[in-house]
Amino acid sequence: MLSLRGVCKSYGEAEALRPVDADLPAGELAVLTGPSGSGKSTLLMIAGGWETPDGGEVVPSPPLPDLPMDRMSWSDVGFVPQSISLFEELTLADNLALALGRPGGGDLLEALDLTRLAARRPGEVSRGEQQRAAVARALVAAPALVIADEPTSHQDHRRALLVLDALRAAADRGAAVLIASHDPVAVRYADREIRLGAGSVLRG
Ligand SMILES: Nc1ncnc2c1ncn2[C@@H]1O[C@H](COP(=O)(O)OP(=O)(O)OP(=O)(O)O)[C@@H](O)[C@H]1O
Repeated sequence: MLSLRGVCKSYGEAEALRPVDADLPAGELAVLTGPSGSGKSTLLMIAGGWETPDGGEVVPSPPLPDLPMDRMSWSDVGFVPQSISLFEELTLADNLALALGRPGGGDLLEALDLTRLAARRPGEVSRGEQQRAAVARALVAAPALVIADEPTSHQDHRRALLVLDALRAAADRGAAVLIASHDPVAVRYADREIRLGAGSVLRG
C-alpha cells in the first residue's frame, strides 16, 4: 500500500508536479496517465523514494528502507526506468540473478518471451527485448512495490500484453504496482487510473 498526500515538486521556477492525492493498495495495478510533461516520471521517482517532494507526504506500508537509490534492494522496490538501464556487461539472465541474489527468474524470462536470449548481453538484443528484461528484473525478487515508467513503450501489441500480464501477476501476488503509460491497452488493464492533467490530478 502506498498513499500520496498533497505530493508536489518544482525544479526552481518550473512546477513539475502539482499536488497529488492518490492511493495505491497492495494487490492493485494502477496506471498514471497524463500529457507529456504533466509529472508522471516525477511522481514515480517520488513514489519510489528516489526523489524528495517539496510538499506533502508519501506513506509506503510496509515502510521503505531509508537508503539512496543505488542502495535500494530489488526485493524492496522493483523499478523499470524509462531509460531501461540494464547492466550492460551482464547477460539478461545475470541481470536477473543480480537482482535476485542468486540465479533464477527462468519463469519470468519464459513469460516475457526471452528464454532464447537469456545468455545475451543487453547490447546484443533489441530495445523491446531489453525493456522486457528490465520488467523481469523488476519482478524477479518479488518486491512489495513495483514502479514502471512506460513499460510497454517499445513493445508490439502481443509483447505489450506479456508485459502487462507479468505486472498483473505481481499485483495478484500482493504487490502494489504503479506504472506510467500512454498506452490505451495498459489503461484498460489497470485497476485504477491516476490522471495528471496540466499539472493537476483529475481523478485518483
Ligand atoms: N531535473 C529537472 N529540472 C527541471 N525541470 C524538470 C526536471 N525534471 C523534470 N522537469 C520538468 O518537470 C515536468 C514534468 O516532467 P516529467 O518527466 O515528470 O513528465 P512526464 O509526465 O513523465 O512526461 P513524459 O510523458 O514526456 O515522459 C516537465 O515540464 C519537465 O520539463
